[in-house]
Amino acid sequence: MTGRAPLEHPHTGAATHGDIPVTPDRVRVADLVLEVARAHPDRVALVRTTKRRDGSLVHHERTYGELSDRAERLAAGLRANGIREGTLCSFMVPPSFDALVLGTALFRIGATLVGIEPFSHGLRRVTRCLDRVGPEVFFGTPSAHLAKRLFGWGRRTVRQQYVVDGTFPGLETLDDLMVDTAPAEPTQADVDPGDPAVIAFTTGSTGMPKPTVLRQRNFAAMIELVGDQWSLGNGDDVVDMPTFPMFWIIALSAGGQVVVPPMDFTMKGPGDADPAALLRTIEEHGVRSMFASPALLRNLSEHARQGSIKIPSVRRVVAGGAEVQGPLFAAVRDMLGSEGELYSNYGATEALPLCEIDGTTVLEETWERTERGEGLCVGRGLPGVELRIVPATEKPIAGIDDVEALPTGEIGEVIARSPHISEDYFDAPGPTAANKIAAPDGSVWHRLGDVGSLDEQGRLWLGGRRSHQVVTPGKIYRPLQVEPVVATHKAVRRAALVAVPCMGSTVPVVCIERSGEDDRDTGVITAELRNMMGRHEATRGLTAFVEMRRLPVDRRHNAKIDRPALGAALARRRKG
Ligand SMILES: Nc1ncnc2c1ncn2[C@@H]1O[C@H](COP(=O)(O)OP(=O)(O)OP(=O)(O)O)[C@@H](O)[C@H]1O
Repeated sequence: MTGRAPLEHPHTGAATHGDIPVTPDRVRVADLVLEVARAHPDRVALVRTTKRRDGSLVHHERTYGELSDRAERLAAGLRANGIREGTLCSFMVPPSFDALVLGTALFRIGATLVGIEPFSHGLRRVTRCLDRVGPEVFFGTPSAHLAKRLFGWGRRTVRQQYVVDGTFPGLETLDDLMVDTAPAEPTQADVDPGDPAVIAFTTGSTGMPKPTVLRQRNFAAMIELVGDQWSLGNGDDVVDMPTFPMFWIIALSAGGQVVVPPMDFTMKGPGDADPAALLRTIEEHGVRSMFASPALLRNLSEHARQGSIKIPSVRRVVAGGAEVQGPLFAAVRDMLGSEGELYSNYGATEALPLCEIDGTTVLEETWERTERGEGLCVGRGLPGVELRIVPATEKPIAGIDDVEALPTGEIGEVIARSPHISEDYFDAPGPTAANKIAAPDGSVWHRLGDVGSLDEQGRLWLGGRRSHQVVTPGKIYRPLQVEPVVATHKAVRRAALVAVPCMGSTVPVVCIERSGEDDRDTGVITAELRNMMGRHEATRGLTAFVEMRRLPVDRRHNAKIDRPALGAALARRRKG
């Protein structure tokens, strides 16, 4: 940590509060917002950009003064209504000014935010997810409330509900909850570092989404790690456009500006966002940093290429949530200025982020190896992150001393330990046992569910999800060692390696989506692909290719292919 003045670098702001340690172990966003509001009340906290019918953009600015005042009034009102430390609050509000007000107020009182994205997770799955956690309070937009009624979300446990960003018949709004004036000094939440701050659901690529518990100490460490790693700057320098719910917390915690672009966070996937409006938002606000899924970046960079648009203000683009391909690094680089760079951050809902790699390294060194079947390099562990490779197993691993770390270069299961990683799942001993490993000092290792190896430089090379490997009698094929090789063929846009059960054994099949750049016959392409497979150790022996119009992807990132479902569908097709 640096010794910058607290207000200029709010992560170190804890030093000004005698009793709070320099590395915070509790979420401090409400204090940070209040500090900025007191010193710079007119500093812009949020700019929300909306699109008019004629296509022009309107920008709505809100200041730290307004944000802090509303958040503190709301926090007092929440307490008056019995919402307090540890109250489970379903937070179904996409980024907006009131989302920031509500989030800040909930952190102020030490409530637990239960985050689930209805569109990403699927409207019916939300019912089961919420039933598992049992929130007592439900905050949602009017459309979230409509869906809540239709699908019976939280019917068993929700006893208070409020509408945010609009109105809904019979429900109170945040304004109704707020007290008239903010208290001179806010009541500090009586929370311990081990109390849950956020419960967030995983994407569900390998089954039902899991309710990840991020305790006060985990979430505070995550904010600090990201703030330092992304080195967004401080105060006015920070103009961050998060395109993922909840990521507004990063810019706010740095005392900067959150730019909310005109995109539908609730009903559409990131790949469907309007690229022209997003690029103009970036230009008009001088956005300096952004987090985006690879699908959104593909969309933006393609539009920028077609219109010869550049976004030189952007210094740092972080992509994550799913794998980032070499061509995307090149395409994003083309739309950035000379000081801009795209970084891939590898992590999971439970562990965000763990590793980072920059575009220059990918393009100059690692991608070429990825295309030769060596796997996907996602870089070194971030400061404080310990990475280890252990023998892959489907079984639980009780203690870290029960497994041996594999040597450099050997492939196995990826595990990680760091203060920001979630230690367990909510009321779910099964998933906790399956995904966590206890260490003798009481800390916890997280099993990412991925396989990979570490190189001599400590960089992680991923082979893909453990459960997406195709295990044949003689060999194990891994998605991220196979698919990039297949995708080097001009006729292939994307490829997916799947296991197809066939007469008691498993056959590896590669599904391909055509690129449109080579319209020769499937038979010719397949023959060429078979020939290519023989050139690399990781792909040798692959002979079955199936052409598909479109490979199905998850809704949250528009990038993750459900390979097991695809394999099962192919098996059914074969039988039928
Ligand atoms: N930058 C990245 N490069 C490659 N893969 C990534 C990257 N970021 C995330 N991933 C993949 O996404 C996984 C984490 O995703 P997430 O936490 O959203 O849930 P999920 O694993 O997809 O779903 P579930 O845990 O419910 O099955 C990682 O384990 C990894 O496989």
